[in-house]
Amino acid sequence: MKCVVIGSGSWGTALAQVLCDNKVHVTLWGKNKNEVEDVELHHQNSRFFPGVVLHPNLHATTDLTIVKDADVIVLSVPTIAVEEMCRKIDTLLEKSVIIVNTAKGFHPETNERMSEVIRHAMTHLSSVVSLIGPSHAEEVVLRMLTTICAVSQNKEDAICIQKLFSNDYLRVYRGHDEIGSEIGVALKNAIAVASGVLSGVGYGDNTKAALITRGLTEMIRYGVAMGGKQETFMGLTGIGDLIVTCTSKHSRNFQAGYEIGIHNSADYFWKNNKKTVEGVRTAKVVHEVAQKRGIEMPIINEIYKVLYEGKKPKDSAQELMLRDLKEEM
Ligand SMILES: NC(=O)c1ccc[n+]([C@@H]2O[C@H](COP(=O)([O-])OP(=O)(O)OC[C@H]3O[C@@H](n4cnc5c(N)ncnc54)[C@H](O)[C@@H]3O)[C@@H](O)[C@H]2O)c1
Ligand SMILES: O=P(O)(O)OC[C@H](O)CO
Repeated sequence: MKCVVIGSGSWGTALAQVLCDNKVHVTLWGKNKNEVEDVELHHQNSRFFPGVVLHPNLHATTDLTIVKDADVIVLSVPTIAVEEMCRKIDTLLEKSVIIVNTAKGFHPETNERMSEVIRHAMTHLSSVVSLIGPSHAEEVVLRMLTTICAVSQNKEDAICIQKLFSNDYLRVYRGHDEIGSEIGVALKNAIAVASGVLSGVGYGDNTKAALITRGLTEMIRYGVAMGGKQETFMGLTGIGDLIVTCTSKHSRNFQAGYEIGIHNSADYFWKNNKKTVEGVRTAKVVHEVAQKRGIEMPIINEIYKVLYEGKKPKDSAQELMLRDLKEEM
């Protein structure tokens, strides 16, 4: 089986190394010449993993025509680039492939989930499998024990991807609730921005526990309204990914929120951010959809106001605390 991983950023590099460890034929494709040369010539990706030596058999290229030979194509680019990449790849393909999506979020204009975007953009497609869950690339590249989920409508292809990626440090489960899983991993990023904001403001562990618990309630409320299954949110693509992103120093969503909290304003973030922070756009999409459909999302609404309406984080936190008193569920 031949694999190509699209995206020589942190997650693409870490996943390509997993496949090398599993002795799978894999090539990493990147548009960024510096990242590609770093991997190909020096066995490192120093922009994302300073000091880490990558698997010696990991090869990288900027030539997209390598997808022609692939059976499995793993997409590890930000959500904003997924449709464009799919269209480019599709024009090069002569046979159908399994697309493994790893991006977490929604289409920038249509608000579609990633598997929907891929199905609409590609004709040479046997199925889409989302490989998602609590997994910071910085730890996977160091082979730290991690669990994720291969979620697909196609059980056979989910099993294929599960076997391809599983090894002694990466355990891959299977799932079939595409809606619930994709919504879970997208929304957790926006909640993680809020978690960072609250830490940056100076609140402690009680606040974080409250945010994670009430954030999960919002994820379930939204996910179920969109057709997902409630129990999915108790798994790796729900609470699992929410915990790791709301609490880890590696999370770019948490880090972005932390900066906003420290400055008690989103201005600094908007002027200076160069990282992939998916939760920022997800907060906008979810806020808009929830408003239209009448889904109660108080945390998402406040993080939206902080990000897009200049509301002060401390005022947002107070707003959440002083809302009408309610039953817990
Ligand atoms: N980093 C992680 O730990 C991790 C884990 C799980 C899932 N993800 C998800 O994976 C996706 C990719 O994130 P990442 O962390 O690898 O980001 P990253 O910022 O580390 O790397 C992004 C890569 O995509 C490339 N890229 C950006 N725009 C592009 C375009 N228009 N066309 C082609 N390539 C483009 C960049 O050059 C870079 O190589 C995100 O949706 C993220 O949520 C990341
Ligand atoms: O660095 P983040 O915040 O994009 O999180 C990375 C992964 O999604 C964690 O599972």
